[in-house]
Amino acid sequence: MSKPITFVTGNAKKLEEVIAILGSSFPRHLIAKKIDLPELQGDIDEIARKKCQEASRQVQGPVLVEDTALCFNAMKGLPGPYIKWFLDKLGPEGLWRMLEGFRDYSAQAVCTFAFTEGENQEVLLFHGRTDGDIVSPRGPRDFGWDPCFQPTGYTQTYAEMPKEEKNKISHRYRSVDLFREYILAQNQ
Ligand SMILES: O=c1nc[nH]c2c1ncn2[C@H]1C[C@H](O)[C@@H](COP(=O)(O)OP(=O)(O)OP(=O)(O)O)O1
Ligand SMILES: [Mg+2]
Repeated sequence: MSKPITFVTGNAKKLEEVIAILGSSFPRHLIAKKIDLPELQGDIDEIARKKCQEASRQVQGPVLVEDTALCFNAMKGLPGPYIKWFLDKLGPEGLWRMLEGFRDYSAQAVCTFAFTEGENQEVLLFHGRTDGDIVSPRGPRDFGWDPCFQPTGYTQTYAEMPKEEKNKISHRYRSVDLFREYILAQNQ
């Protein structure tokens, strides 16, 4: 029997989506643990790797973490992994207004899952990306920048979409799917 995997996050909404996306057929036991891990600096992969190493040091077993970035093309990928601070101070309206002067509202939501079987073992990364536009906020305000992100080819923002629909096309869905494929292959 392989050990349970602890998904470490301080964000209840992420957890909700990960559980919904993985569904009931995931072959390993997943435990959630609420720890506010440090908000690190660096490029997206470096942050996810270090976050995973820190989580595995604290948990002492297999861990899964994820870091979410929102990258504005006009700003060469910024705020990227620093979106949390921009969102906290400016809200979804402010994110939209930030791009007014550039006239390019295109963006990419990037989710990076990082998994390790234990401290000092290899860290594996799984990326999911969804293209979209930053728009004047619409829809419920219960999850981060969802009201101002409209995926390409859709007329609704993430916030306006039914949850099941977001979970079929989202940056998080795409990365969780790769992680699931990896675990399924390991379990064959
Ligand atoms: O699908 C999403 N739709 C809208 N907003 C989102 C989404 N996913 C993350 N977010 C927000 C949360 C945080 O303001 C920032 C990412 O920062 P990030 O460090 O990855 O998340 P966090 O600190 O809330 O949780 P954690 O404890 O897992 O690090 O974007
Ligand atoms: Mg965080």
